[in-house]
Amino acid sequence: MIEFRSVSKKFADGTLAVDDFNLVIPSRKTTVLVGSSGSGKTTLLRMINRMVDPTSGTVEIDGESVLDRQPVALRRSIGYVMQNSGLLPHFTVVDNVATVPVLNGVPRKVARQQALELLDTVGLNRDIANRYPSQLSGGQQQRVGVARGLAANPNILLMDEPFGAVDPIVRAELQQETIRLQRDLDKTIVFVTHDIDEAFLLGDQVVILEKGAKIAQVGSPSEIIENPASDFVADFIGVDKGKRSLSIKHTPGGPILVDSEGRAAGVLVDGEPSAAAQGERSTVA
Ligand SMILES: Nc1ncnc2c1ncn2[C@@H]1O[C@H](COP(=O)(O)OP(=O)(O)OP(=O)(O)O)[C@@H](O)[C@H]1O
Repeated sequence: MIEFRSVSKKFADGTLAVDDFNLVIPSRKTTVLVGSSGSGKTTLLRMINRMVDPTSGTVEIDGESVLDRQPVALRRSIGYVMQNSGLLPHFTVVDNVATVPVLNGVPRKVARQQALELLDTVGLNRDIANRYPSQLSGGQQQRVGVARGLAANPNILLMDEPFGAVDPIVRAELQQETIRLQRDLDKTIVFVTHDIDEAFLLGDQVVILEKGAKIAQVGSPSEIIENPASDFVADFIGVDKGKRSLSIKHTPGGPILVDSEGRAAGVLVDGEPSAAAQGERSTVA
């Protein structure tokens, strides 16, 4: 469990990025911090691994303040995946993934073998192991970034807009991969995005932030969609624009769900499916 207790961060130029922030992040779940640019998401994430220290308040991991931990050792024990992958350009893929374990004292040969296994874990072919990052697609680079984040087998994985720079199709693949990884590896994931759809897709717990990291609402996706806490939240998640309203359209093939634009969103499972639809039930996409 990660806990923020009355955490504030004022930068040297006077910017109050985080103002008295309190949050419990449960273990082995995905918590998504979502908010517009400048709301303080990255600052919050970086306070977990001491890339940024708070001006006041504490961040605790399993009851121990991170301020009592040595920053470099702490950073190496927590996975970190950032936008544009953050790979070292002059290192091959396998060496990029093996870097942190080697720094932690794992023999290079062992670390490289584990790195190859991690390429399998994130759905990459081992053929790319000896390529340099510039020889990979954006999606492959991000997968290598995830493999690198997992390399020290951390309990906690911090992901800062990791899929912000890839095209929508690759992004959707990487999102599904993240859901699979979380299911298989059981990590505590803290994920930053400005995309509410990504937040609802990935988050067990979603934290909607306003400027100064003020919490507008925290809850599961369904709690937030069913009961937005304020006009700000309703606007942010698109309720007021009808973006999330689905309705039933009766067709000769049976009832289907359509979105506010009239696009098919899926088949209603517990509705009143016709004989034609009964053979081919599916959930809403
Ligand atoms: N090192 C710094 N010095 C001064 N101000 C900073 C520093 N880092 C961040 N800030 C400011 O703190 C506020 C929060 O920044 P932060 O990067 O945490 O927001 P964010 O929600 O992650 O934004 P984005 O989505 O654009 O990355 C912003 O106003 C930003 O300009």
